[in-house]
Amino acid sequence: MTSPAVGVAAAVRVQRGHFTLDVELDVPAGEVLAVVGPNASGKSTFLHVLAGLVRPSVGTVRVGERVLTRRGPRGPQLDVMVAPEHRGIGLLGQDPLLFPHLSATENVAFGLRSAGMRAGPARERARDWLTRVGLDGVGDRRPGALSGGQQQRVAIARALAAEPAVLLLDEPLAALDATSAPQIRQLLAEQVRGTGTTAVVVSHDVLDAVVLADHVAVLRDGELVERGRCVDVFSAPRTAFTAALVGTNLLAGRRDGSGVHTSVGVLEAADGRAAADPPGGGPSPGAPAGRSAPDLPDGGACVVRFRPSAVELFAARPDGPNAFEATVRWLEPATGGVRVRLAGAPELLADLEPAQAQGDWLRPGGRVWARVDPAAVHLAPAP
Ligand SMILES: Nc1ncnc2c1ncn2[C@@H]1O[C@H](COP(=O)(O)OP(=O)(O)OP(=O)(O)O)[C@@H](O)[C@H]1O
Repeated sequence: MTSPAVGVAAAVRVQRGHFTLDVELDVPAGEVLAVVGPNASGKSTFLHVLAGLVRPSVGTVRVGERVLTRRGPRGPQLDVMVAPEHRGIGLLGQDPLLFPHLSATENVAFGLRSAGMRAGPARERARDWLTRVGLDGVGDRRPGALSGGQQQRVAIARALAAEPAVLLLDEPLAALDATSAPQIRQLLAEQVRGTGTTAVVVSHDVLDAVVLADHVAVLRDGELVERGRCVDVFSAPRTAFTAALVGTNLLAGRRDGSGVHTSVGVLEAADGRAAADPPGGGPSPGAPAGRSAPDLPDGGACVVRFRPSAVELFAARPDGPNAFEATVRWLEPATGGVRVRLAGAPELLADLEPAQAQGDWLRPGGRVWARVDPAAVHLAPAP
C-alpha cells in the first residue's frame, strides 16, 4: 500500500429491534482483528457499522484521525455519517459479486476507474493484481468462465487494488470448497500482510482467525466477552464458544476450600501447576492452587479448562480424584487416535489412543467413567 497504514477505533451501541450491540474495539494500524462468536451475536452488525451500512444509536467510528461515524449523545459536536463509498473501506464477502458482463481485468479495473484513475493505468494495475493473486493469463475471461476459487481471487484483487485504508472480510471463504479455501486463505493472509492493510475479518472458522488475524474479539449477545492476541485467547479460552472453537474443554465453576464445583462434580486442581492462569498465559509456575491469584477469590465464579488429552476413560470407577460418570455421545477420528464426545452441557471431549478405545465398553449411549488429571486442570476468572 502506498499511504501509511492507519488503525480503526470503534465504540458503538446499535439497537436492532430487541438486539443491542455494545462494543468498543480497536485495531492497530496494519494489523488484523478476527471477530468471532455464535450466530446472532452481532458480528455482521459490527462490520456493517464500520462499513457505514448501519447507523449506531450512539458512538463513534474512526479510521486514523478521520471520524467516519459519530452519533450523539447530544452535545456540541455534529453527527457524522460518511457514505460507504467515501470511507476508504473495502468489503470482501463470501460472494465475489463480480459484474458478469465484464472480464476479470475489467472487474478489477472498474473500482479504480470509479475512484478516478484513467483507463490505461487502471487496466495495468488490474493486470498486476491478477498476477499477484495467481490469475496470470485469465484476465480476459468473464466470471462465468472462472471457478469459484478464481472468482474469489478476482474479488481479492479488486478489493486490494483499490488500496483501502481498511479491509472488511465477511466470511470470505465460506462459499469455497475444501480445496480452494486453504489456498485462498493463504493468499489473503499473504496479500493483506504484504500490503500492510488494516483488516477486520468475521468468520466461523478458527483457522481464519489463526491464519489471518493478530487479535481476536469474541462477541456474545452483542457484548464483547473475550479480547486479546489470538495466541493468548486461543491457548486459554474463557468462554464456551471459544473453547469449542479451539477444541478444548471448559466448565463453569465456583471455587472454595474443597475444590472447584462444576457440573461434573468437585474438581481438584493440583498444587501449583493448576494455579490460576496469569492474564494471557499458561499457569503460573509454583503458585499454590490458584490462591495467589488476586482475581480468583474463594467463592468466586471461575472457568475450568482442560485438554481433551487430559481426560482418561474407564469402564469402571477409577481410583484417584476428578473422576465422574458420563454418557458417551459418539466417537470420531482424531489426530493419532479417537475423540470421544461425552454428553452434557457443555459436551466434554476425551482424546484416547487407539488401543485405549478398544472394546465394546466404549460405545454411543454407554455409561463410562472419566478422570481428569488434576495437573492438567487450569483455572481462570469467569469472563
Ligand atoms: N435489519 C435488521 N433488523 C432488525 N434486526 C436485525 C437486523 N439485522 C440483524 N438483526 C438482528 O441483530 C442480531 C445480530 O445479527 P448479526 O447478523 O449481526 O449476527 P451475526 O453474529 O453476524 O450472526 P451470524 O453468525 O448468524 O451471521 C440478530 O438478533 C438479528 O436478528
